[in-house]
Amino acid sequence: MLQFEQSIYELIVETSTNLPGDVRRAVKRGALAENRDTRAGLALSTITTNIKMAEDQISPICQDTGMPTFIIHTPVGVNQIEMKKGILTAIKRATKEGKLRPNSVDSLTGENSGDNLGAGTPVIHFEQWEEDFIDIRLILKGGGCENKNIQYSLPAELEGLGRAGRDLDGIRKCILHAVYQAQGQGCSAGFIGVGIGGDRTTGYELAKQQLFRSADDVNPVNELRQLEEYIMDNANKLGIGTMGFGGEVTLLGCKVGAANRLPASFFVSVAYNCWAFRRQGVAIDPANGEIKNWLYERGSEVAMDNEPAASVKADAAPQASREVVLQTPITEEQIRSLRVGDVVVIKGEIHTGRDALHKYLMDHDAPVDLNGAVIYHCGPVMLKDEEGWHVKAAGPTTSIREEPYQGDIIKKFGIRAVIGKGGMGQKTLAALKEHGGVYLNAIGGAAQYYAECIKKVNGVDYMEFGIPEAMWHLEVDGFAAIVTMDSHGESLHADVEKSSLEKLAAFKEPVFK
Ligand SMILES: O=C(O)C[C@H](O)C(=O)O
Ligand code: SF4
Repeated sequence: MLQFEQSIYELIVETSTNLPGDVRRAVKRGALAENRDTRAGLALSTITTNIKMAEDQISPICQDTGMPTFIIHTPVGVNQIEMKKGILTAIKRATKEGKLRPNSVDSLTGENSGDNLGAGTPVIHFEQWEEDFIDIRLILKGGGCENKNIQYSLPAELEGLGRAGRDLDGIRKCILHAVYQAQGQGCSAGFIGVGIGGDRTTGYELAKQQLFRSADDVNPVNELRQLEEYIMDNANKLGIGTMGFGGEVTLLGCKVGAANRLPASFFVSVAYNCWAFRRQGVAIDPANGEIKNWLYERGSEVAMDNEPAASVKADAAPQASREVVLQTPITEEQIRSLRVGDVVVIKGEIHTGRDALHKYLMDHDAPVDLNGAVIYHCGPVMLKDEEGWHVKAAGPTTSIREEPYQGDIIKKFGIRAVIGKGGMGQKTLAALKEHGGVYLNAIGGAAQYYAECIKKVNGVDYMEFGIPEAMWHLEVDGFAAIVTMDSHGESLHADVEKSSLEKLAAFKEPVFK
């Protein structure tokens, strides 16, 4: 098993940097179905560009490299203790080399272990089988889409859809509701795995197992095949679109599995995966630990279109009224002139800040002057060498988590723009109006695309929060994002949520009797 650790390292790098062929095909189908000249169409083409950039640069597709989860089948007699050691070493190496972000955080102290190892991380499931090779599959599912997983206990009363009973039609309603409640926050267009039955734990496990199925397969169980096809034919009618911008393409894949349940329980568990659906697998020779073959089509076998790098440009998008270049610090007057739909291109220094920082700033001073500043909800992948820090991946994180703090922080420090993804709520919208601020939606997961706009790392504060949570001061040029909440009380997110709820209600009548 000499080569085992190296094989796992290769699996991790491939999974993090090269989206598999079946997923690429689904993204390409989505890009074809979406109107190119809309915000959602441009978001999809930015995603396509980003997939290609990650492959070329062998860098993470998205900065959130997720909870590494390995599902392993071994022939009887293979030493699982040795395998586990090899996996941990490979994870450590991939983290050190910037292929994984340090993502393992102590839940009580908030301390980041720095190497992706810690209580419960990575997740490794072993099972024996009677084949003569080792089958290892890895999924890197990020936190933002994980937060959009949802579990229903039937019968239930669902927003827009009414009663969902303990039957196929009730399950249908749960799945449509799951897509609706995710809005753009899990970086739609997404994939869902659904587990029917089991208990609260095994239901979610079953849902996640579905994510290991090929995006192109056909469910062998007739009812489940029909359900999958129905969802694929109808979920896009909700009009949520890529990143929740509104549009034709909301869902790229739906896989459903069923397990037995207890008489008293009826769970429908849904695992939501963003478009950055990173999973791969290898068959390994137990004699020497070498990779015999890859278990999913590799990304390099399905080329993403080689179009010129897409950018969120107003001139190509009729819905976007104009493109405005803003140099930081930004004035109130500049902000008040912006409207939902405008594309803003930022030049100058911006500051990252996410969960730990927002909580901290509520009752502390900021280390730099934030008057007129831009805060970027981002936890980047960073590497340090003799010359200093380098940004390896830097897309936005889900902004709604900062909703309890954001409005107060904007007013306390005089912040003018917040960049993130998925939108924010009423409290932030009110603060944007009162103080004169905007919310800018960047394309979630496009971590290579945005890393390229970051020209220099000017400094960092609060390294004790860990790399993703630290406050990075970044010099950017050409950083484009769309105004989705403005200082006049308008919010694209509120509009899409409202219209998609109305559309959801059209699916109230029974389909599977
Ligand atoms: O943690 C991150 O960087 C992003 C996260 O996966 C998210 O979608 O919010
Ligand atoms: S930022 Fe978006 S693409 Fe990246 S892991 Fe989170 S949900 Fe997925």
